[in-house]
Amino acid sequence: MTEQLKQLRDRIDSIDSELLKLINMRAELAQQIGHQKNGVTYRPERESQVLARLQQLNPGPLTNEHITQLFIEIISACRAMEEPLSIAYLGPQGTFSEEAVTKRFGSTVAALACNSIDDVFRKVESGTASYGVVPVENSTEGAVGRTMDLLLQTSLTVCGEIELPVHQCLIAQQTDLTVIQKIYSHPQSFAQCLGWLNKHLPNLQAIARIDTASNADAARIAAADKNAAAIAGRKAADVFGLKICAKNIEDDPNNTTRFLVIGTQQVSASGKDKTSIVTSTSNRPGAIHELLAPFARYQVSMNRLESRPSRRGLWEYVFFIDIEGHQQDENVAKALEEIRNKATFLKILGSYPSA
Ligand SMILES: O=C(O)C(=O)C[C@]1(C(=O)O)C=C[C@@H](O)C=C1
Repeated sequence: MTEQLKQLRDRIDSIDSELLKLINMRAELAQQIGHQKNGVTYRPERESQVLARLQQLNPGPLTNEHITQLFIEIISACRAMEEPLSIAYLGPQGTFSEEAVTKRFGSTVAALACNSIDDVFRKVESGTASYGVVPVENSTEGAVGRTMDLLLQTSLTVCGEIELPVHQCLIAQQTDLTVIQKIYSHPQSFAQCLGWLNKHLPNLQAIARIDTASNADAARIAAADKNAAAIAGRKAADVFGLKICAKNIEDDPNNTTRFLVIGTQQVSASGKDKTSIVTSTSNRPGAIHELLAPFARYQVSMNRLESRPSRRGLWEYVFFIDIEGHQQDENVAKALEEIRNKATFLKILGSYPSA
């Protein structure tokens, strides 16, 4: 070892000793905060403020993404000193939903893989899990109907959102594409990669495309068949010991899935929030225009408007709407009050920090 290398490593060692002390001091403070709280440990609004502040302060050379990832893990460990959280998600292990859990909560949580979106809701409703993470929309494929239907029925609230860039890979036991006779994947993932499959796979006509309940299931099946491949994320390849034949095969490089965090708490304002509601109105000309007019009047921006059959009558719909701002912000509160007076139905799903 050169003298220069030794000196640099000595400096890293002394910085690490400082960091170790400081991180443990931080954990002790979080524990003290934990003792002062009655009830809810997880405070999404505070975590979002902590991360936003660090991003503003960050002098580099580490990117804001690096800093965010590091601090999510630090917060995750500090939070666990206050109370261990369990997070239900759409399993099995290796799905994008699991990645979304880690992206928001870090690694120091118990992640509970569920068989279905219904099961995620049930686990949180019954108190078996502290929170749930469910997919709600994909930038290519649109809304996840089952999540929206369950949001309409549940007593749970929306406590957060997670945006996860979805990068699909073709994975198999080996990287020789000519031996592949079958490809397994979730229908949404097939749809996201159609262009790539058509362009890059030799013998495409002879290859069977088989739908599975999840990408991770597809990877599990491909791990047991040398003539099979799966479309799934990098994580599924790791979990099932498969090789990556091609990466980033999604047709839209900005392909992103949005997930919601569901729980039982009303989240306080962070200063940069969103509110999700479900509403409906009578079926007559101009009714929707009138219903939504208060948003324009009180300068409330609408980020999303999605209709779903109400399941209460033929051709009757409910509208899922995301707006900017917290339900306690004055303009949002006034707009929602007026809408409540006009709507045949209004449910406020929750306010939460914007992703
Ligand atoms: O500020 C708090 O309420 C804390 O408990 C501390 C802390 C953190 O580590 O920064 C941990 C958990 C909460 O979700 C928010 C923040």
